[in-house]
Amino acid sequence: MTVAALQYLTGFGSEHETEALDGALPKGQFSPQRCPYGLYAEQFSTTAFTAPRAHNRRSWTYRLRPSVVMGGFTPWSQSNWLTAPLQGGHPSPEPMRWSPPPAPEQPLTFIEGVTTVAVNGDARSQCGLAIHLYQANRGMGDSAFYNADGELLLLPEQGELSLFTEFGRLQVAPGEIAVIPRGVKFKVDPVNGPLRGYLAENYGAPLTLPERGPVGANGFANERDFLYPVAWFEDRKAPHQLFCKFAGGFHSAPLSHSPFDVVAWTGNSAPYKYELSRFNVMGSVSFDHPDPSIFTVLTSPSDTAGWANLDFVIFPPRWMVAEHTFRPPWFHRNVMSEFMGLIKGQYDAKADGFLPGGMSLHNCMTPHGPDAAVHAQGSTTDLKPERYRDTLAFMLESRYLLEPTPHALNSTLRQQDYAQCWQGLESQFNGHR
Ligand SMILES: O=C(O)Cc1cc(O)ccc1O
Ligand SMILES: [Fe+2]
Repeated sequence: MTVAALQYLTGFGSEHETEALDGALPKGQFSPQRCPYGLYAEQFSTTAFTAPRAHNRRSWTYRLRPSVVMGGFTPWSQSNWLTAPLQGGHPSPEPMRWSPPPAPEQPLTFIEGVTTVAVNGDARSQCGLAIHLYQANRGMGDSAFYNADGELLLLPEQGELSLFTEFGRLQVAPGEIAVIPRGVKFKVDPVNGPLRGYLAENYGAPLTLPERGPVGANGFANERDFLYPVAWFEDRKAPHQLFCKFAGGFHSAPLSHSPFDVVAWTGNSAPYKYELSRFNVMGSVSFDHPDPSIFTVLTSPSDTAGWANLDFVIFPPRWMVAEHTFRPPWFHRNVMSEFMGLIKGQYDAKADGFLPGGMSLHNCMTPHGPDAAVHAQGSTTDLKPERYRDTLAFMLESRYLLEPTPHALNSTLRQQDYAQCWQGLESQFNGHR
């Protein structure tokens, strides 16, 4: 399927407004006695009404029918998509790494093709996150899905996807990300080939831009580069299926019509996308390897300042110029838990074994760092300015430790010999300075 170039609104968290029909958006008020075109007004809130103004997220939608016009829910199952907390015992502190999954043999929609890798927190308490892989090779037809348990951050690694949402349509390719707020009805269709990627499910506070501190008013991910859909609707009376995940359970309800029936909307809670190459990278122009927090694209804060529920961090193409410095990531142990994936190319801390579509997990206090080959190279290389090209790794970092699912732990894709990559690091102590 080809999709004509889509239009977008620009600006992170702005009070956007858009109408698919002229005059569909009420003027000067949200809830007139009668809305233009006979539409129904429906407010959509993803923060509490009383959340501070700077964090408040809500939109007003003007639609053919209010969302409550639907059949009853019946249980449905998607047994690979798990929700925190798991009933597991004690998670292992081992460093873990997995090879990328092969293409599925059976037909899978996006929702059917989600497999959970690790979770933390508790979805019912709106705390923590889940990390999944997705694979899909067919569209969702006349169905839609919403997730009451959290916001979804899509990181495509293979295949462009067409995202249909109540707020409009977005097209998202590898190298871009999309965020779907908690509760938004959507469907994902492949554009021209199978889909594979990573999915973070954020049970906590909605993702937002990190502070810039002394960097100033510009840089990192700039607000203007976040793209929101324009209103788009279909007036289609045909049986649809609405799936949802609520408190970890899957449910399905019949609809007599398309759920994509929002003719106009205004507000700051809506799906958005972002091209990661727009990230204005900051780095060291003197010496030493800075903390990876300089690469934070989006953050979901916890209730403790600076300790994120979820930080989404990227390692994009950039220049490395630090002098008299060991340039690759250092060896370290961290109270924060680190999950990594690779969209493209090679990651500077690992010479082998960390592949696009693969992943690694270094949990709270688990030692890790460059493998022996990277350490040898980084300690001896001539420190000319060097451009890191064609590379895009990312990290999902959380203050809550990550519990891998039984599926991930027992997967044949798990590299049982991962820790061997550090075993060549012999003592070089020689008694001299
Ligand atoms: O572990 C990793 O590879 C991620 C990472 C990268 C970096 O540049 C510094 C610290 C860090 O945790
Ligand atoms: Fe790390």
